[in-house]
Amino acid sequence: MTPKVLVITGATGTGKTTVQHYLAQNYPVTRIVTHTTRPPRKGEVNGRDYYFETEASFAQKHYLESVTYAGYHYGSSREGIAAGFKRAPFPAIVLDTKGAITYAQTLGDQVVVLFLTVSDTTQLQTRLTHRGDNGAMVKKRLASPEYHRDLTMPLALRGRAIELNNDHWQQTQLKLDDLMAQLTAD
Ligand SMILES: Nc1ncnc2c1ncn2[C@@H]1O[C@H](COP(=O)(O)OP(=O)(O)OP(=O)(O)O)[C@@H](O)[C@H]1O
Ligand SMILES: Nc1nc2c(ncn2[C@@H]2O[C@H](COP(=O)(O)O)[C@@H](O)[C@H]2O)c(=O)[nH]1
Repeated sequence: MTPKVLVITGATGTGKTTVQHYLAQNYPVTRIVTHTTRPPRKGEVNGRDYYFETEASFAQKHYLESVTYAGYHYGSSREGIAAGFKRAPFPAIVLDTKGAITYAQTLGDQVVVLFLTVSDTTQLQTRLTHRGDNGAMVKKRLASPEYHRDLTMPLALRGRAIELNNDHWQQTQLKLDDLMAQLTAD
């Protein structure tokens, strides 16, 4: 078994966090928690879902990469990845596509990138609303350039990322099971 960082990327609502949780519950996968200045959603817990930061505390950290997404800052650290590798052979991190490109370029073949899609993008708004997101936040997010950018696999990830359609959760689980069978056999 060759340890790898699992980078899960794609547009908002495609199911990145759902995939990360499924993998962590069923495989030797550990979740990497990243940092953000976004306010917590209902039910989100500091240190479990994110390290929730102020603008000032965010700026004090050292990041492998950091981005602005729909008006908030997000960042991940080398220390987080190193700590993840100590816990399990497959640390999994959820990133926007800009972060995913940085990981693929910086960590090379230590990284497996999953790019999630849905066939009908109107479903994304429905999913965010069902998740309980604040209506104004959903509107702002769907109007953001980052949302539109992340709907399509970036050129830099083509031929590099594994595209995974997540229209149907049962089918997605089977595809993830196949992927993990391959990764744990390597
Ligand atoms: N295949 C699916 N069918 C229907 N709903 C799904 C499916 N996969 C995930 N969901 C639901 O869609 C919502 C968004 O999923 P999730 O939070 O995993 O997305 P995400 O890509 O991490 O979003 P974001 O980038 O906004 O954080 C959740 O309520 C989740 O339960
Ligand atoms: N490049 C990075 N992207 C990150 C990081 N942590 C989360 N994300 C991505 O941001 C958007 C918005 O996340 P949300 O939780 O507010 O819905 C989403 O695409 C995440 O994948 C990070 O450290 N770096």
